[in-house]
Order: sequence, then structure tokens, then C-alpha cells
Amino acid sequence: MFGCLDLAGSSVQTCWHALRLCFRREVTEEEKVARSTSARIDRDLFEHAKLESHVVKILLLGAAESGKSTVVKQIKIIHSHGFSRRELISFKDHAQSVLACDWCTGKDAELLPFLAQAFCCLWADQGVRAAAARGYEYQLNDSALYFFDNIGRIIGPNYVPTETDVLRVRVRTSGVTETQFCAAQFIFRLYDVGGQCTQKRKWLRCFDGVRAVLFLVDLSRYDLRPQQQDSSTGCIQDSLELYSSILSNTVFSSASLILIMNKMDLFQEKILNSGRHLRIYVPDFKGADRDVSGAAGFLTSLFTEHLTSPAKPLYHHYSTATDTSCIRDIFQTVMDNVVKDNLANVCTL
Ligand SMILES: Nc1nc2c(ncn2[C@@H]2O[C@H](COP(=O)(O)OP(=O)(O)OP(=O)(O)O)[C@@H](O)[C@H]2O)c(=O)[nH]1
Ligand SMILES: [Mg+2]
Repeated sequence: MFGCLDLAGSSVQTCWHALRLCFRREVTEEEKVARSTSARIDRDLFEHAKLESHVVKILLLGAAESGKSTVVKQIKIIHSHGFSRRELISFKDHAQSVLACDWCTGKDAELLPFLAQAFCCLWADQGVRAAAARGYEYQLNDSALYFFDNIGRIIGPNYVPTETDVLRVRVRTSGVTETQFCAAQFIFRLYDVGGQCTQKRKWLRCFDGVRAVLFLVDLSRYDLRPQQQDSSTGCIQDSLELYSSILSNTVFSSASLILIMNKMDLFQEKILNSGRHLRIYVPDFKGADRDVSGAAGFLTSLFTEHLTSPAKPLYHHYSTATDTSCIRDIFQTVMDNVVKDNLANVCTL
């Protein structure tokens, strides 16, 4: 192939020129298209990488029903445009499902009128109200009292859920949902994953490049016992096990960790008025009965004492995720902390 060249005694520059002449040939149309496609892909990758360098990824974790999706709904209300009418209507069946069952609705999917009337009569009965108020004895849905109190509106014709209704609705997350918003010159991307055991393997694909883990704990479940085998009750024990598995996972070693001790409203009500004192369910607790902050502080310490690396900051907050102003304040602090901890890794817009 190189027979055309007599390189002996030539300078390097002359040899290089000769080589280029040897290899020069017409570039085909196909090659031109391939080159421009390749250049476009390079440009896209560069733009994508530039955009990604502004992104702060936050992963919401916690046992089932701890309130992860409720926090995400709040962020949509606070930092995005809230819910469109169409999105609100999409929650209608879920809101009514607390009151109804498959055979309670007619062809138009509206609650049958005589059942709607029956529900109203039932809810007017003081005995029924007293039984519902003790719902923690038989695991009544956390939002049931709210929907019962709003029964007249919810079963009315042309009912459209409000944002408050949407925050109260329970829809189990399956898979992973992604929510993105801009604030404080950063792009925040929240990943909400289902807390059921079957969902946990789906978490793996969200782990890459996560800057912070928001771990939610349902404080009000201190009186539930862990269930056997694969199903999670979302009780404190389940939460602790999940939490320590996250702490020991090296994937999160550089992520900020933020504990959100949630459902303070239900916790306070239970500690103050149910007679279900914390010491009965957590014998190590030696504080006074009906001391809400002492009890919450003790349960929080069960989580914070798991932390093995003192160098890693651990933030914790007490929240009621259904309260928009509470989540607004907490999330502002969370964003400040996450940005401060990751300044070296992310760029402002
Ligand atoms: N009263 C009260 N209810 C809450 C609070 N946080 C969440 N809830 C309710 O608890 C229920 C479960 O909340 P979700 O946000 O769906 O829980 P989740 O962690 O996303 O659950 P999975 O998707 O199954 O993992 C909903 O009905 C919420 O309205 C709170 O602080 N107080
Ligand atoms: Mg969810």
C-alpha cells in the first residue's frame, strides 16, 4: 500500500503531506449524512450534559402511605401551576371511593341517589361519628373523616374535586413518577416511588446522581405492629428497617439525607386523645404521657441514632403534608440545605 512512497531522507512534514495525498478521496453522500448526524448527536449530548449540570435530583423514599405523593402534590401547587380542571376531575373517582364501592355507582359512574342519601343520614348519627373518630382501632383510611365531613359536596351532582380534596385522596403509587420545577436558579427533579414492597426494586433506576433523599416517616403509626412476610404496614419498625437499608447503601453515600417526620396532626391527636400512649408500644420511651413534642423527639432519635457517619449532615423536620404552608416552609429549608451541600456539584442557571 505504501509502495507509492519513497520516504527515505524526507522530512516528517513531507511524509505527512504524502500520506494525506495517498488517502484523499471523495467523501460519499452517505458519509456526509453520517458525519452530520454524529455532529448533531455530539451537540445534543453536550446540551443535555449542560442542562443536567443544573439539575438537583431529589428522591422521596419511605414506607407505604408515609405521604410521599402528598408532598409531591404540594410541590406542584407551590412551585408549578397547581392542578388543571382536567387533572382535578381525574381524582373524582378516588375521592368518592372512600364513600362508595363498585356496586354503589350507576351507569354514569355517579353515586346512586338513595345511597348518597343513606350516607348523609349515617354521618348525621352521633354513634357513627363516635365510631369513626376511633378509626385508629381498625385502620380507617387517614382521610376518611375529612371526606365524611365533606360528604354533601362530594356526592353532589357535577362534583369537581378541590386541591384540598386532591391532597387528601389516597392513590397508591406504582412505578416511579418524576416532577420537575425551577427554583433558586436550579432545576429540581423529584422522584416519587411506590412504598409497597413490590415497588422497591423500581427504585434502583432513580439512584443515579441523586443529590438528596427525603425520607418520610408516618409518625402516627407508632401503635401498629410490623406485618409478617412481604407486606408493609408502614409502621415505625418497617420504616426503621427501610431507613437503615438506605443508610448502608453506598449509592447514597454522597447524598444529603433529610428526615420528614410526617402526619404530625394525626400523631398529636392520637397522643393527646386516644389513650394509646407511646410507652405502651415503645417500652423504651420513659417520657410523660400526652407530651407530643417529647414523644415525637423520641421517635426521631430512633432514626437519627442510626447515622454512622458524623460528617454527614442529617436534617429533620416535623410536618403535616396536607398543610400547604407547612410544606412550603419545610421545602424552602430543604432546598437551601441541598443546594448548600451540593454547591460544588451543580451549576446555577
Ligand atoms: N392527616 C394527614 N394525612 C396525610 C398526611 N400526609 C399524607 N396524608 C394522607 O395519607 C394518605 C397516603 O399518602 P400518600 O402521599 O399517597 O402516601 P405515599 O407515601 O405516596 O404512599 P405509596 O404511594 O403507597 O408509597 C393520603 O390519603 C394522604 O392524604 C398528613 O400529614 N396528615
Ligand atoms: Mg405515593
